[in-house]
Amino acid sequence: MIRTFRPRRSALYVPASNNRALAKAASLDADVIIFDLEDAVAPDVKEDAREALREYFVAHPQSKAERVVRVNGLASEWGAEDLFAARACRPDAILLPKVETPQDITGVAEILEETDASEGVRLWAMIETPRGILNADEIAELGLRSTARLDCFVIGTNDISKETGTKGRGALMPWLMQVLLCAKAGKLDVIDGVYNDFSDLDGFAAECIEAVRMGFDGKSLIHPSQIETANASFLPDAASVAQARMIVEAFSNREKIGKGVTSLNGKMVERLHLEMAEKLLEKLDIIGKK
Ligand SMILES: CC(C)(COP(=O)(O)OP(=O)(O)OC[C@H]1O[C@@H](n2cnc3c(N)ncnc32)[C@H](O)[C@@H]1OP(=O)(O)O)[C@@H](O)C(=O)NCCC(=O)NCCSC(=O)C[C@H](O)C(=O)O
Ligand SMILES: [Mg+2]
Repeated sequence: MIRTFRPRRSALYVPASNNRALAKAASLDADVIIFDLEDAVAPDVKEDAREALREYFVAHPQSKAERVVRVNGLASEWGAEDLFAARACRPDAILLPKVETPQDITGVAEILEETDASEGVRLWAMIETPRGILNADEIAELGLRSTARLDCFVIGTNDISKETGTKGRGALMPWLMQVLLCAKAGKLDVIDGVYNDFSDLDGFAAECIEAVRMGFDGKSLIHPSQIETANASFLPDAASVAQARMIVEAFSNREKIGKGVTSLNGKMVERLHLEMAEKLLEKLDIIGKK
């Protein structure tokens, strides 16, 4: 599947049952808005939330942010109606919770194939259960098949902690890195979990920096106050941009064109560094045009 880079630095959950939050969503600077029909919506207001979502998409046919609808699992009592409501909204993607097998994705992809209305709608998968983590490699392989529509993994750290009894992010690290590696092998983006204490912006900023170093493409958010920090953290920093420009410059030097390796300020740089530098500058350019 041919993928063009889309910034996914900040992915904000907006409960579809919360009218005030919905009203705010269109004005926020998040790269991704995840309209939630699942855990943030109480059972007795599921239908109201679907209706509010339909109305929202009619009122806002265009969006600067990528728009994703999180549905309840297909096996749940709300799953099928959520999926049809989400499909009718024609979002950029539908986010499936608690994905545990490749069939959880292919089954929904087949339903989307039933109508032209879902052309271009991608699938995102939440990896947030022990079985989902164990099967992440098989699931991520679908990223290499365009018919599966799979485009991105989102980590659900709250559910992982709930299912495993694990306390604190430190203990989750091996699983987070495992899922991240699987995602990359399937050429998928992968978005880190939420930081629940939205009043602690310093702690949130530290977790964003950590997520960048781990290789995540962005962070899941629960509150608008977290957007700016996530966007800044996942933006390539000034030193990396300067270094990338120097690498591109070094390889564009006439004598070095065609060379596999050269030196820059006493350090070896190879063509793979050139590729990384070009990718970083391309990302920066796309984010700048947002
Ligand atoms: C956590 C909250 C319930 C806090 O809400 P509230 O008390 O209303 O916060 P504030 O008063 O500070 O809000 C200020 C204004 O910002 C708007 N707001 C707040 N949150 C959002 C939001 N997420 N999107 C858009 N707008 C938002 C308020 O409406 C106020 O606006 P105004 O009225 O104009 O002043 C709340 O933040 C919230 O509900 N957050 C999302 C929670 C959620 O979606 N949870 C489920 C997803 S997380 C998850 O499931 C992860 C995963 O599955 C896992 O397992 O880990
Ligand atoms: Mg969850």
